[in-house]
Amino acid sequence: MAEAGDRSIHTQHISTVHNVPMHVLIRPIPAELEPGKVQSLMETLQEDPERVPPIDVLWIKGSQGGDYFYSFGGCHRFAAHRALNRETIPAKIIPSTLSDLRTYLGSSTPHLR
Ligand SMILES: Nc1ncnc2c1ncn2[C@@H]1O[C@H](COP(=O)(O)OP(=O)(O)OP(=O)(O)O)[C@@H](O)[C@H]1O
Repeated sequence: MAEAGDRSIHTQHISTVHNVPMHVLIRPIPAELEPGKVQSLMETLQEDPERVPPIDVLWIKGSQGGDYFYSFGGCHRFAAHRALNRETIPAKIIPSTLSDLRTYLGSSTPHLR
């Protein structure tokens, strides 16, 4: 999936990679997956994990202080980690706002608390 146009500018300044628990990630857009690519990524993750870059995760603060972690791209990497039963996935955490989220979800953007 394509990343938002300005994302690469943001991630350039984020070098820390976090091992984010899979279960905290919110993925509102269903992935269209190529099974062969997922399989290939699973093999790379087992044999040479350094070749698989971290996914980008949007960190959004709710109006009452809640923390929400949204993931849009990285569909095949996410699927490969899930298929390997990994509890965490390496990710760059990008501090983001509700209006950033709105660029993905439009009028479906929830009222995060
Ligand atoms: N075996 C592999 N197959 C595909 N990509 C691999 C593999 N090993 C390492 N990579 C790297 O993993 C990343 C995969 O990113 P890519 O954009 O292709 O898929 P994705 O972001 O996981 O899924 P999508 O683009 O569908 O959301 C690339 O940086 C690629 O170089």
